[in-house]
Amino acid sequence: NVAARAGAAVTLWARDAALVAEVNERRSNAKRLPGAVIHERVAATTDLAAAIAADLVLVVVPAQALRAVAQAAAPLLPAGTPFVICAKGIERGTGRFLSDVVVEAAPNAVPAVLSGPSFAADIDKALPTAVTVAAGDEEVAQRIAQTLASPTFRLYHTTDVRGVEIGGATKNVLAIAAGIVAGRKLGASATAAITARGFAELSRFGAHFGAKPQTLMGLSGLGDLILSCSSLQSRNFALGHALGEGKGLDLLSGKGALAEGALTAEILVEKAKAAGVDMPIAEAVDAVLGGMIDVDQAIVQLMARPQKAE
Ligand SMILES: NC(=O)C1=CN([C@@H]2O[C@H](COP(=O)(O)OP(=O)(O)OC[C@H]3O[C@@H](n4cnc5c(N)ncnc54)[C@H](O)[C@@H]3O)[C@@H](O)[C@H]2O)C=CC1
Ligand SMILES: O=C(CO)COP(=O)(O)O
Repeated sequence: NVAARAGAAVTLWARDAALVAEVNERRSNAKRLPGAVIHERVAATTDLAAAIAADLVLVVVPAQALRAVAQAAAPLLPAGTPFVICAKGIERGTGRFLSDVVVEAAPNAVPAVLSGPSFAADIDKALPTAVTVAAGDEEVAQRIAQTLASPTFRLYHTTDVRGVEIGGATKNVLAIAAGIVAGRKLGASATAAITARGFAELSRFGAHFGAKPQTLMGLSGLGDLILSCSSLQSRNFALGHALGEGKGLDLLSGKGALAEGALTAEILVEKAKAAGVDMPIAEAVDAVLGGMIDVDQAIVQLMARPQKAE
């Protein structure tokens, strides 16, 4: 809908023929975005080749599905087509950042990343926001920004692909921590404290992997972190909130809404440890999700850490 509002003719690929029919005939996707009206310039298809034959490809699948989709797209993709990653996560098993997954799985693609504070439901209602698009070549990033821009969707561009993808992947894990704090009713001061210390972790991790500070402090880092650490609209925050209220780990059964942070926490912590980057909040989230400690133990552990300089 964002691209169509900006004037593009959009081909939407889906695997499910019934969903394709729903989009084309009823202009809806009731399961994923109830109430949304699919723009008339969007045509759905089950034919991946038809969707890939485009000037720009937006890849909006969960992070853990990116490799499979990029591999399927690769033989169909004209060389040099921008392949815009909209997922937020780190690949489990390999520990690869998502742009590196695309480089490996679709070497003919030009990887780009679109990220920033943007709840799908808000964007669908044409509520205004601003996000960041990154590509290694500034001209490519600028072109993507121009293609997607509309009066309610403002894009900033950058060449800092790593910075943008790290912000999105990391904020999801930290949003679970903020959700736990809110669900446990620890107060607004604690929410602000965990968000700020979470940002310190995101910044340390990003800096180690070459992200630019201004990217981490921008829309795709701090901007998205603030959004996801402050709203029950965030599925990651909502998961943490439920855990904070005392609900059990069966929430992680995979049947609920996608919470990318739950899938990224372990590999994020593994990468941070291997790199010598201190990320106590992310570690606490991973330990709670893994059932190693409970929410109250996590809070006690975080508060009892040795005092240090800010
Ligand atoms: N929903 C939101 O507000 C935002 C979501 N994102 C990111 O976008 C990514 C996707 O999230 P949502 O669209 O919200 O999730 P969703 O769960 O609503 O939809 C994911 C879609 O991907 C499809 N899918 C799953 N595995 C697939 C595969 N192997 N091949 C093809 N299709 C597959 C599913 O059938 C589903 O239609 C996530 O990484 C999320 O962090 C980013 C910004 C905002
Ligand atoms: O990334 C998002 C908003 O920018 C969506 O957040 P959740 O995946 O936590 O719902």
